[in-house]
Amino acid sequence: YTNSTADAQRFLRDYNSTAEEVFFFSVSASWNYDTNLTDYNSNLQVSAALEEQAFTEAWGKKAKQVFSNELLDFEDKRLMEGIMLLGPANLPQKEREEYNTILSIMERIYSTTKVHPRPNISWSLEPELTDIMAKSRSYKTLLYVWEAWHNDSGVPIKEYYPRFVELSNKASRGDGFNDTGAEWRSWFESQTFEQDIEKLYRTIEPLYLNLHAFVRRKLYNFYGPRYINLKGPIPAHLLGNMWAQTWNNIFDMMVPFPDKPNLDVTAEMVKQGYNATHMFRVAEEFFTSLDLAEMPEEFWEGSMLVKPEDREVVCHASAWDFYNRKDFRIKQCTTVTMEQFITAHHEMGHIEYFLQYKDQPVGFRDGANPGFHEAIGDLMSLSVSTPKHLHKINLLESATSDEETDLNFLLNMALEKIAFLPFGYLIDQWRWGVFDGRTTPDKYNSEWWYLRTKYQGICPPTKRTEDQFDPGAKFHIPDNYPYIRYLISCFPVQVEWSQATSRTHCYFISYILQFQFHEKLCEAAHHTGPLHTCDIYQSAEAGAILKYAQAGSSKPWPDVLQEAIGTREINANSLMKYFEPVTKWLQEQNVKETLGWPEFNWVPPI
Ligand SMILES: C[C@H](NC(=O)O)C(=O)O
Ligand SMILES: [Zn+2]
Repeated sequence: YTNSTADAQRFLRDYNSTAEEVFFFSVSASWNYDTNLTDYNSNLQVSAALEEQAFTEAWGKKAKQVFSNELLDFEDKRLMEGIMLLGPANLPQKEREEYNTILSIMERIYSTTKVHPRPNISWSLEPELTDIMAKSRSYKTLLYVWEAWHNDSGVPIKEYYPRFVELSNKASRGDGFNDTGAEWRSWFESQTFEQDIEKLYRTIEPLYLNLHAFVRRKLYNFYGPRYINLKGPIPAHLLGNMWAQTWNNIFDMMVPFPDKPNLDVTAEMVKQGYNATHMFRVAEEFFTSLDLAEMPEEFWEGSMLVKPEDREVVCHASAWDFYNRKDFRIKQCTTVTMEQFITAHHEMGHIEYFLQYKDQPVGFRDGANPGFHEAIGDLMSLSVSTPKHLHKINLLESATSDEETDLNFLLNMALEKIAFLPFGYLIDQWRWGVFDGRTTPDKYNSEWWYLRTKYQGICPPTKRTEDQFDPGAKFHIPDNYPYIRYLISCFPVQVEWSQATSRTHCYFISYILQFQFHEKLCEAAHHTGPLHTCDIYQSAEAGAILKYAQAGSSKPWPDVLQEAIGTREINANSLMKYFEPVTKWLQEQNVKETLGWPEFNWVPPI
């Protein structure tokens, strides 16, 4: 190759066809390991990762030697820049092996951890512990399960994390970043990323504080003054979820109008004999009703939709692109619940996105922006969980949309979507601090709980020390999967007509874009009435807009946005508008409440 445009384009084509094979091989090895956690498969996965890194190194170095980017157009330049990033391939061979091995070990510890309440009983995170955290209302049982999981999964991972951070930072520095946190933030292409997020978070904080105060009062009424301090943080194990990240599982303790139809259709799904495959078939029909693609045959043949009996697997739900334009799969330890039904739509949203951009160059087979990939699936849940939709698919008796039923529905959505915001925000804040050295290993746990109390207004139900490692008890930390994407995305918005300078604005994409997108899709679906009663099911016009959005990362975000929803600007109004009825109602309920947790350091009696 010589430094000419023609050669650069030939190089990109050659890279692409080789990359498809190499990525297919390493994704397949990861799939085999994640669906059968044995030493044998771990070794194969680690060596496949080494293969991929050797490939990345060879082509990345060649690209850096030969090409200078001014020869290329916008798209080819983006592709070439991506190829020049070596990541772990910046590490010498020994350290590369160490890096891949540590990742494999941390993932295996997390996914095979079991809790033994009695000698011959063993509970996994999914389904046993997840079900108990969702359904038990016994303070002590929840405390046992919470503490056992956090100790048994987090502590063994602790010893690996400092070395992992060291190697990860060294790899990032090889690509010119100060540390891995800086590398992850660079994907959002924003000069003022952290300030933007902080500012955004402040816009929705009042909504969160009202929800938090209302929930705390309800938990106080049930668990009593011994365990709930009306001016303090809420004990983390009482919110229906192992990480207190979504609170919809305790909706039944909060229902504003209990005599209205029950919006949790889990019982009806069980009664109608739903199983995992049927849940995914119903999800598929939702997407095909929008004129989006049906799942290819390979999806049904290759996916793992239920937890196998005979082997250890990574249960955390995920969607997989095998980079051969043919194999796309979901791995989910599905149980028959409404929450899992929504998750099935979330994961299938990823598959729809993969299918949409499968013929793009490999370097563009990613969300136009990390956040958007997550938003698609969540976007669907706004329609799927409406009483109207559940009625249409015969899971809900009546679809009476009266004010009280709507309020029940909106509170349920707030327990899922609003409760999540501070959690989505704090995980990578903790990790950025770890990667840039501010949070040293001797402060891992205290910094984690400081952020958990500061943003979520929760506290550990038992004393936590630096002997434990509670961040390790959340999948995305041992799995090294960035998290802020569930919350944020940023777009370069031209502030000067001259194209030359462009500031970038950041938004709560999975929440704000989701609602603004929802508004647009509902318009296209000729919906009338309040936004929260809209269901885009069976609207091909709405589906057409979604197709625009899934242009992959080939086009700059604002263009994709402009085409899809007709604006480059995103604002928090859609989200606030969507929740307005329940925000007002919560404010009325909270007239005598203390908003926030001024008794910041309070913890419940042990
Ligand atoms: C929100 C995030 N979703 C996912 O991992 O798919 C989680 O489950 O923590
Ligand atoms: Zn996802």
